[in-house]
Amino acid sequence: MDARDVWKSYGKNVANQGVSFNIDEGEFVAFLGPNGGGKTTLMRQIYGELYPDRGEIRIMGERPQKALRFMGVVPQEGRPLDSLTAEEHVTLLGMLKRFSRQEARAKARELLELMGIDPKARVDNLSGGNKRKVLIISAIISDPKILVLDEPTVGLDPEARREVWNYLVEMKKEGKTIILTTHYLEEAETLSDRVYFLNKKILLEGKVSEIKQKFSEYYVVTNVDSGEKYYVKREELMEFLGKANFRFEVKLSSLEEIFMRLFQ
Ligand SMILES: Nc1ncnc2c1ncn2[C@@H]1O[C@H](COP(=O)(O)OP(=O)(O)OP(=O)(O)O)[C@@H](O)[C@H]1O
Repeated sequence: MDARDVWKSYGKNVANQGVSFNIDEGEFVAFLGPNGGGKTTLMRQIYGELYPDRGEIRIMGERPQKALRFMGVVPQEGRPLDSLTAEEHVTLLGMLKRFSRQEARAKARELLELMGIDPKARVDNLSGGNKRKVLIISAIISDPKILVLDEPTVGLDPEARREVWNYLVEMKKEGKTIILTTHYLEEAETLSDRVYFLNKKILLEGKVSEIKQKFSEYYVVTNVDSGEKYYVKREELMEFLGKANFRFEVKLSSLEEIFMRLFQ
C-alpha cells in the first residue's frame, strides 16, 4: 500500500499535509499522534470514505474505493447495530461481504465464542468493550487481507485489550496487513512492526526498536519534586547532573517519552 503526498483539508483546517508512506503486505503498522493529528482523516482516505485533495493512495495497485473488497474496517466512531444479537450482527456483515447465511453464522459463532462473547446476547446489552469486540469481529469475519482499525481498543479494560491484542497477533501470523491508530503507545510498541508519528505531517517513521535506538542517546532527567522533565544527550549528562540543584531520577527514553518530545 502506498500513499504519495496526500493532502486533506476541512475548509481552512489542514488535517493531512503531504503524507507519504509505504506499507508492505503482511506488515503491522501503527499511526500515533496527538488528538487532531489527522489519523482518522488518513484512515478514512485509506478505506475510501474520503478522497485526498491532492496526492493518491494505492492499495494492491488499486484505488481505495475498489480495494475495499480486500479490507476489514473498524471506524473510529463505529457502533454496532443495537437491536441485533451479536451473532446476527456478525452474520449480517459476513453475508454482506462474501458468505452464505449458514457459513456466516457458523463463522460468527466461532469467532464470538473465541472472543468470549455470548452469540445470543443482544448488542445493546453488551458492555462498551464487548461492543467494540463485535465491531472487530464483524470486520474480520470476511477474512480480509487488510485490516484498518481506528483506535480499536478505546474504552476496553486491560483484559479485553489483551484479548484483542492476542487476536491481532494471530491475524498477523496469518499474513494479514494491519494498520491501526492508537493513543496507547504500549499497544503500538507491543503489536507493530513499524510506527508513524503523525501530526498533520509524518514526523518520524521506523521500527520501534530503531526509534528507541535513535533516541537512546537522550536520557530523561526528572525533577522528582516538581515532575519537570529534561531531555539530555548522553555526552552532556554528567555536566547537566553536576549543575542540577534538585533531586533527580535518570532514565532512558521510552516510546512514550519520545512521543512527548515530538509533540510537546
Ligand atoms: N468532518 C470534519 N469536519 C471538519 N473538521 C474535521 C472533520 N474531521 C476532522 N476534522 C479536523 O481535522 C483535524 C484532524 O482530525 P482527525 O480526526 O483526523 O485527527 P485524529 O488524529 O484522528 O484525532 P483523535 O486522535 O482525536 O481521534 C482536526 O483539526 C479536526 O478538528
